[in-house]
Amino acid sequence: NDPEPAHLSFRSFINALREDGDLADIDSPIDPNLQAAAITRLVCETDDKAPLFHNIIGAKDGLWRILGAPGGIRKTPGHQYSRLARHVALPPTASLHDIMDKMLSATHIPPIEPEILSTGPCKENSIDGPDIDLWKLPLPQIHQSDGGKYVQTFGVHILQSPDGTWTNWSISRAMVSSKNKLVSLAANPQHIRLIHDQWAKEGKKEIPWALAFGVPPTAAMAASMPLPEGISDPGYVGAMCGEPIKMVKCDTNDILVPANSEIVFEGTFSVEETASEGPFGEMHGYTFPGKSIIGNVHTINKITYRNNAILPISSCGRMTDETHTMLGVLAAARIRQVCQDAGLPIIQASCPWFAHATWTVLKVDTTKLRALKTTGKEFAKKVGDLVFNVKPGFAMHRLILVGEDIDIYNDKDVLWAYTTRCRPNLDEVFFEEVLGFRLIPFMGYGNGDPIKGGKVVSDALLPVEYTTGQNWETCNFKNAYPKSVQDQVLKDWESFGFAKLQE
Ligand SMILES: Cc1cc2c3c(c1C)C(C)(C)C[C@@H](O)N3c1c(nc(O)[nH]c1=O)N2C[C@H](O)[C@H](O)[C@H](O)COP(=O)(O)O
Ligand SMILES: [K+]
Repeated sequence: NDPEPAHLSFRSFINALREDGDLADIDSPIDPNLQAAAITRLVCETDDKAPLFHNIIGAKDGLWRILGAPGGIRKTPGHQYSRLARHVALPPTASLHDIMDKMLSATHIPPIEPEILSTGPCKENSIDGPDIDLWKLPLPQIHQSDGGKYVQTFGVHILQSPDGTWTNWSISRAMVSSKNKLVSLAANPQHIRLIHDQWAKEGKKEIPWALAFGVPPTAAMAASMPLPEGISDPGYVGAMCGEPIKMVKCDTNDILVPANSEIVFEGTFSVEETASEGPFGEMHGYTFPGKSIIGNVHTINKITYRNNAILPISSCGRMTDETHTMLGVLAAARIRQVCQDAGLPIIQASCPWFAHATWTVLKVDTTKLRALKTTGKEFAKKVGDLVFNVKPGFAMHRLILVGEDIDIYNDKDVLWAYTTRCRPNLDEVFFEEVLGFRLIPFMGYGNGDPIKGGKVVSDALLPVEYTTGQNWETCNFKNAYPKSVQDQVLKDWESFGFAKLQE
């Protein structure tokens, strides 16, 4: 067991899940080819416990056990987001808004640089370059039609800008392309691509790189979040935690990795070497069999790992998995921050699971909105012009504006506002000149330009909310009856034979 708390140690995080009753310890032999990911997939579709597979067929010398659904949600009322909360040292009852607030909490405070140790648990075992043969490891096959073994679905890519001033952590998929190489999806506007191109411009051939699996959970959250260019994840996470992240240097390059990482692939990210990548069952719930693209190659020069190492995997696809609960939620969090930094009266942002991280709902402070003396058309255009031109907005194709009476973390509320307050076309501002997200099927496999346009801001604020404020009474139990009547109904409720009401 690690001395660090759950948000700073993957092992402590797993123990915390076990204490929460949110971990399934599975000792039966499980096949890394499809079976582990299929169990994880059903866990994601039923909001069940995170599976920890202790007995992976083909595992040897401590490589590896597998943890599925590290960032999944739970059906336990009041504890739906406890697995995410454990990532960021919040209580199991934390709301999505609390989790987003915590992830944004270091936005305007100075970084706390990492502490560099001489060694750490990730150095307990190693495999040197000539002995590396990935095909001999129990590689997971995540989906049957994936183009290869996606060993990388929840590790953290670590890269530095050429001048070393910026260290970037990011999660980006990668599959095994040879016995010591991976090929990843590193596309614009992601920082893995940006940094790649910075090195290319300097005429370099191979970029020092590491891929760390089973990192401190706060690091995995930051890696999944679109921080501003140039903001180093290690220092940001240190500031968020109020203490330095403990790191160690790779043996074969100068990249720093979290000292208690489960598994570290050390090596180089190639500027020129490419390979066929994909297809992969993705975040929007689709695999297009046989459709591969060109990805960039990573060469592994050394593997180091903890005793009894654990490989985390994301069996992504239809709701709800880490591409919705982390990729989507954390992009929405940054969208909220970008709007607030630009002085827009946005108080909350959400990314409803049913929209598979293609929508962000923005809650507007309509008192401040009325002071702007603006119209829906103008405000929607202002929000879209900002959000659709910054990186956090890249994957989002619809923004929905709603007022204070809507709980944006409640799907029924969001859909009620959207379906009754936003007149199609007239209350919507379309954006055809902005960067679009090819991975969404209506883009990459649709009728228009796969990487341009197809975005909209849907204004679900009624005109009166821009001038004098809400002028309606909501027809539901809480708003259409006097308190005295409501109290009487609730007092009699169960004695009349009705079921106990959820809080
Ligand atoms: C949490 C999480 C995030 C991502 C991904 C996954 C998970 C689990 C996969 C399961 C591997 C699926 C894959 O779609 N994937 C992924 C990805 N971004 C990419 O460019 N390419 C990818 O293949 N992100 C999103 C990125 O992690 C965020 O956009 C982050 O902001 C990037 O960091 P930065 O460039 O902003 O620094
Ligand atoms: K990141």
